[in-house]
Amino acid sequence: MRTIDWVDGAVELIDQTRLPDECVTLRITTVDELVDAIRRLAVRGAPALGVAGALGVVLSGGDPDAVARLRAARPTAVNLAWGVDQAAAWLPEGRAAVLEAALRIRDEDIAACLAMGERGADLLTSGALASKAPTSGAFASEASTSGAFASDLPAVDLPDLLAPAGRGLRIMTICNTGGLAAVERGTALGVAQTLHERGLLAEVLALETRPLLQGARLTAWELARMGAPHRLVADGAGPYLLARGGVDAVLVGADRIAANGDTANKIGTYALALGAARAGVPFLVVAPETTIDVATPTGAGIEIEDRGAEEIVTLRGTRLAPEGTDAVNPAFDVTPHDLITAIVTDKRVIRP
Ligand SMILES: CSC[C@H]1O[C@H](OP(=O)(O)O)[C@H](O)[C@@H]1O
Repeated sequence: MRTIDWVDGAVELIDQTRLPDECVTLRITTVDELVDAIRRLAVRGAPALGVAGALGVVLSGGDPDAVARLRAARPTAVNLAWGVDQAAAWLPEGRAAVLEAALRIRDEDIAACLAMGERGADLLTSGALASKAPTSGAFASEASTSGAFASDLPAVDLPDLLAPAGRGLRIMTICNTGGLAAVERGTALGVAQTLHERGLLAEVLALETRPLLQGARLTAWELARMGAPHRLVADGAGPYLLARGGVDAVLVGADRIAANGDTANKIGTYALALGAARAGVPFLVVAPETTIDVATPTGAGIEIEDRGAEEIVTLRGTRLAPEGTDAVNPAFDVTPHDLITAIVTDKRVIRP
């Protein structure tokens, strides 16, 4: 199953606003239909947006205004503009060349996500991520397997934590970073999928991810299809569950990684990173190299999409707050690089 693809002269994509109730494929033939799909998150996730942007240039027929509308459909994920630019560079060579470039980007994403899954799973089970002995104290009642990633403390390699219990890894994640955020397999959830396929996944704790509930609607749907053990978590419970112990690593995606490693991701990621740092749990960002934006020096330079009050004061059309209640709705936040244990890409592991 592919989240987005080029089929018989049109873009076909799963309408993610309809999941988990129904899996509906949209057939998109114009740039404005695609812009609408991007803006309402029918197609979403940085890698998927990169492919959507590239395929959208094919639909544009070279109309510069259409290309500009496509490129600006959502500001934070660098992949959208990157995909548009990569495909648009071939416009002087004609439509066939643009389509070839877009399909290359699609295929490269498929390969990149496979590589990230392997690299991330290897990192988590190779002992390369050392963690200090479980802390004592009120929140360590549960046999905490967490521990700060630190090279200067007596380290207990992760496999040692696995061996005695003979159990897999317990992973926490936010938003949706599975195949629905890419083409076939995902990024952070792709690592969990690889761990599951290797028999090394004990559980995924997925944050529901208000306001659009990518975790509750999409990640739970994907994990159920994988047959992977998982439970849903209210967003606010994430940091507490990390403090209580029992989470081996936090895996998140990225929409834009600045040159210094500061990372923009779904709103709530920063709070999770703070909780992970406090609890001494490794916090990994998993993203393709195409999400690294060397032109943006630090996270301060990343534009954070504000999606307006409606998504906060209503839930799938039902009003939650009293009429007239306003809301603040940043769709992303920025995690400073010093809270990130490692960035796993399709080509390398970066310790920011
Ligand atoms: C691997 S997708 C990266 C990123 O995209 C998601 O945002 P959205 O659902 O608004 O497109 C989320 O931040 C994921 O972590």
